[in-house]
Amino acid sequence: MKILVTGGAGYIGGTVSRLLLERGHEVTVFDSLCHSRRSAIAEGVTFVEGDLADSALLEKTLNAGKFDGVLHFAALIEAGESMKQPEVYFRNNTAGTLTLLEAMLATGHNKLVFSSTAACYGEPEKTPITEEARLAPTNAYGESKLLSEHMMRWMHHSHGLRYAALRYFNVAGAIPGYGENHEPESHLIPLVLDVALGRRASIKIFGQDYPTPDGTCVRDYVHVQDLADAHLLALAALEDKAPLIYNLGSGTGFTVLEVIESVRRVTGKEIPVELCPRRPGDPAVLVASSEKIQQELGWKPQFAKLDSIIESAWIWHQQLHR
Ligand SMILES: NC(=O)c1ccc[n+]([C@@H]2O[C@H](COP(=O)([O-])OP(=O)(O)OC[C@H]3O[C@@H](n4cnc5c(N)ncnc54)[C@H](O)[C@@H]3O)[C@@H](O)[C@H]2O)c1
Ligand SMILES: O=c1ccn([C@@H]2O[C@H](COP(=O)(O)OP(=O)(O)O[C@H]3O[C@H](CO)[C@@H](O)[C@H](O)[C@H]3O)[C@@H](O)[C@H]2O)c(=O)[nH]1
Repeated sequence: MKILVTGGAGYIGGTVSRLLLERGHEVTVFDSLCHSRRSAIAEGVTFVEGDLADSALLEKTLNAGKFDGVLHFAALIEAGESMKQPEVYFRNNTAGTLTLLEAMLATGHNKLVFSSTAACYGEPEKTPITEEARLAPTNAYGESKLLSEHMMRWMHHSHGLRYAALRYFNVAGAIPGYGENHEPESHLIPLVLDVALGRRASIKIFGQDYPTPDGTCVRDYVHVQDLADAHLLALAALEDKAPLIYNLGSGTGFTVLEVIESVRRVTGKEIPVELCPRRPGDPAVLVASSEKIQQELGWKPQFAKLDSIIESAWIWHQQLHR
């Protein structure tokens, strides 16, 4: 297949690009490099440097490629930052997605897999979270993604857009030779690994008074390779059924302190911590039920254990900062 990957210079888009190439697909990456590096782009892809706001370039790229599907990863991703500058998130993520949807319609492309997020749910009423749960984001980032899902639903209704919205929980880990390298980094696991490498003095713990077993936030960490597999399954399934809406998580939650403990086990390093106030917009607990995609598409996550996810991230992190 010929696939357009927006955000393909990033962590998850870069991983999926590599997997697509490995499986014999042709990949075009569309990325502005606003939060990534040219060196992260997989060898063997066609690269178009551009912003989602550039509808002419999007249309040109789509017309030239005549793609079998679009995987849309490009977005700003920091929940904390989105609380300080919500307008930037709505412009880049929501308006950017609308521009992409319009360009797809204008060029006769109707298959899309969208990177959605657990942040669409906000503070859940029940755990684990199923796809039918209330959608009430507690941060502007989550809202920017939920609004994108709403637009896709209407484009499906009025124009027959065939889309899958994959609501990822916390993506972590690395494939051999490629992993997380956000600039700036805000995610817990790479930051704790930085402490293990001695690149940071300590890890900040945001909030110790949440209603959780040890007072720190609970998250569901899913390996990026498992996530990548789900994209290929979803793209294939869009032939028969649309829209598709699936959670992607491991089904198990870990507190921030448990993640730090796992890093201590895997790396054998001391990890000094610094107790800090809550980060605005953070829900206390986010744990997925991914039963639906397992049953309907046969998705089988291979990385069940937090230690093995962190182990893969640790191998990559050491290579990255050698
Ligand atoms: N990392 C996670 O845990 C997680 C969880 C849930 C959802 N997601 C979603 O997955 C997707 C990928 O996340 P990631 O961790 O790989 O992030 P990332 O920052 O590594 O990658 C995003 C890429 O999109 C590009 N980009 C951003 N805005 C752009 C624009 N307007 N035009 C063109 N390119 C643009 C950036 O340069 C970057 O290369 C995002 O949509 C994110 O919201 C990530
Ligand atoms: O230095 C840090 C960084 C994070 N945390 C906490 O660790 C947890 C995980 O945080 P982080 O790794 O930043 O991820 P999230 O904010 O949970 O967001 C991720 O997971 C969401 C889905 O759950 C996605 O939508 C987002 O794109 C993705 O960044 C949260 O409770 C944070 O408060 C700390 O205590 N200290």
